[in-house]
Amino acid sequence: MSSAKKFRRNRKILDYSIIEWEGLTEDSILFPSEHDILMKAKQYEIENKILNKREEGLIIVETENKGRGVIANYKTFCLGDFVVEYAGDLIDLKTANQREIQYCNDPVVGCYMFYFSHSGVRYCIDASAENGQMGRLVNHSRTNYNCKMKVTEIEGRPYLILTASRNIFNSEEILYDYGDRSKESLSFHSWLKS
Ligand SMILES: C[S@@+](CC[C@H](N)C(=O)[O-])C[C@H]1O[C@@H](n2cnc3c(N)ncnc32)[C@H](O)[C@@H]1O
Repeated sequence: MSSAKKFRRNRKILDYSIIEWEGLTEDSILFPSEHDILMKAKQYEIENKILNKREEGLIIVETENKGRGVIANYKTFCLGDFVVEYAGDLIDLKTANQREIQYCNDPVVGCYMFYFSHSGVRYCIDASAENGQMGRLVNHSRTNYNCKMKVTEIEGRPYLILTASRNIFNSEEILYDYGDRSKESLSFHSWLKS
C-alpha cells in the first residue's frame, strides 16, 4: 500500500473515532460556536472562583437595621454575572432538621439555612458558622433584589451561587429574595415581606 493511501486510511479512522467518542457532528468539532466557547469560559471562571474562594468586587458593611451586609466595591456586576458563592455545609434534610432544633435553642444564631433541590434531591446549605466568606452576609429583599440564587454543579457536588439579576453598580447593596413565604416565618420576621 502506498504511503498516501495509508495516510488517508488512518486519517479517516481517526476522524471517525473522535466523532464517535464525543458524540458530536464533524461541524461542531471544527467550528464550536462563539456562544459555546464563552459559556465554557464563564463556567470555568465560576468554578475557579468557588474552588479558590475568590470573592472580588465586594466589601462587608454595617447596615442601619439589618446587621452586616455586602456591597459592590468599585465594581459593576453585569446581568448574569457570578457575584458570590453562598458557602456553608452541604447537608441533607435530616441533618438540617436536627440543626434547626439545636439553633432554635440558641438565640445568638441567625437565619443562615438555605434549602434547595438539585437533580430531584432536597439539600440545605447551612452557613450558620462564620466561615470568612461573604455569601452568608447577603441580606434579603423581596421587592428590590438584584441577585438570584442558582445551583451550579462541580464534579457532582451542588454549590449555591448568587448571580446578578440586573446590572449592579458600585456601592449598591447586594440583595436577593430569600424566598421564604411561610406564615410562621413572616409572622416572626416581618422584614421578609419587603
Ligand atoms: C443570612 S443573614 C444576613 C447577614 C446578617 N445581616 C449578618 O449580619 O450576619 C440573615 C439575617 O440578616 C438579617 N436580615 C437580612 N435581611 C434583612 C432585611 N431585609 N431586614 C432586616 N434584617 C435582615 C436577619 O437578622 C436575618 O436573620
